[in-house]
Amino acid sequence: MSGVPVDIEDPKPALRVRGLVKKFGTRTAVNGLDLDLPAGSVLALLGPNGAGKTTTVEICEGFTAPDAGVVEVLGLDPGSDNDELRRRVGVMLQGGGAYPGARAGEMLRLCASYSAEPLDVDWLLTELGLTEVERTPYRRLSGGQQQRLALACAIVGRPELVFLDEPTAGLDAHARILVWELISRLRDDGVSVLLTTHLMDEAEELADRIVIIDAGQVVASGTPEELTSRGADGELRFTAVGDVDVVALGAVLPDGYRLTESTSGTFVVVGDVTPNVITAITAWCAARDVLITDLRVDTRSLEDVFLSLTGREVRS
Ligand SMILES: Nc1ncnc2c1ncn2[C@@H]1O[C@H](COP(=O)(O)OP(=O)(O)OP(=O)(O)O)[C@@H](O)[C@H]1O
Repeated sequence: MSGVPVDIEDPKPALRVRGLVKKFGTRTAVNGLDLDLPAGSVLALLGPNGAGKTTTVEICEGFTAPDAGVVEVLGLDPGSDNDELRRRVGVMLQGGGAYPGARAGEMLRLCASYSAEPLDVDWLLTELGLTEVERTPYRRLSGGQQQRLALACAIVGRPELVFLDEPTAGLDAHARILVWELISRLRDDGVSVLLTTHLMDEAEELADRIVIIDAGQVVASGTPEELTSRGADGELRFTAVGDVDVVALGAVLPDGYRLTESTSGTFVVVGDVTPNVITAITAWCAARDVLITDLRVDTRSLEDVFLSLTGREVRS
């Protein structure tokens, strides 16, 4: 036994952020953010427009200096250990750094040449469906092809950690699946991934942990399963034909229950769904000749969680 104390949380996290603050003039883009990305896992940052996701990622990448807080990327400071991090971290740049006249294959081979042990370029082009455009100049690529090439450039050097800011934005369904498969494979190979996304299904499909941020602060975090079950042992949804007074029906539910009309004629009760709660609702409706046409007990979707925490749709 050695006498060295062991950090039981995570001895070598890929990313650790504490109390991060970034202001742009009077606007606070990031307001005391904490993040943890255990090595070899995928963390999704989910938040509405302007939540501070890109600013956070750019600070972690070393492109933007924070006003306060601690950021450790692979145990290093992205502000001062840039040279070492550039070798070990993959960054997906949105069109940045591309020579418009350079061909897709040339660009990827150039990125590969910076690495001692790059992935096989031809294999990567095939995986991302880019083989046909290998000789196409960057400026002639479609937005989706440019996006996939940016991802290829980020990972060709076999990084330990990859930052992906909205990796599938603007991709069609087929290309999105290709990218999802590649990100899953990265994780299987032990690569750590921080991604930002607006897409609930993307976060649920790929992430080991999700951090929901709003106005530069963490409003919830956990595994997809934890987030969708938190705060509600269940959720009751029903559709009704007739006049439902939300306030009056809400009043027959026990304290702490929340009833909302999610879309016209569809209602959601958040709280512990017991037989008594179901009876109270159906009895109230029967007494007013309101016909319930559909009633089911569900766990909340990530979309519902997001809406209830931020008050907004994820694409607000
Ligand atoms: N360079 C900048 N100068 C001034 N304000 C900025 C700058 N960059 C970001 N902001 C502001 O900081 C806030 C957070 O922006 P950020 O781009 O980080 O959010 P985001 O969550 O990535 O949003 P989106 O999903 O729309 O990309 C926004 O209010 C934005 O307008």
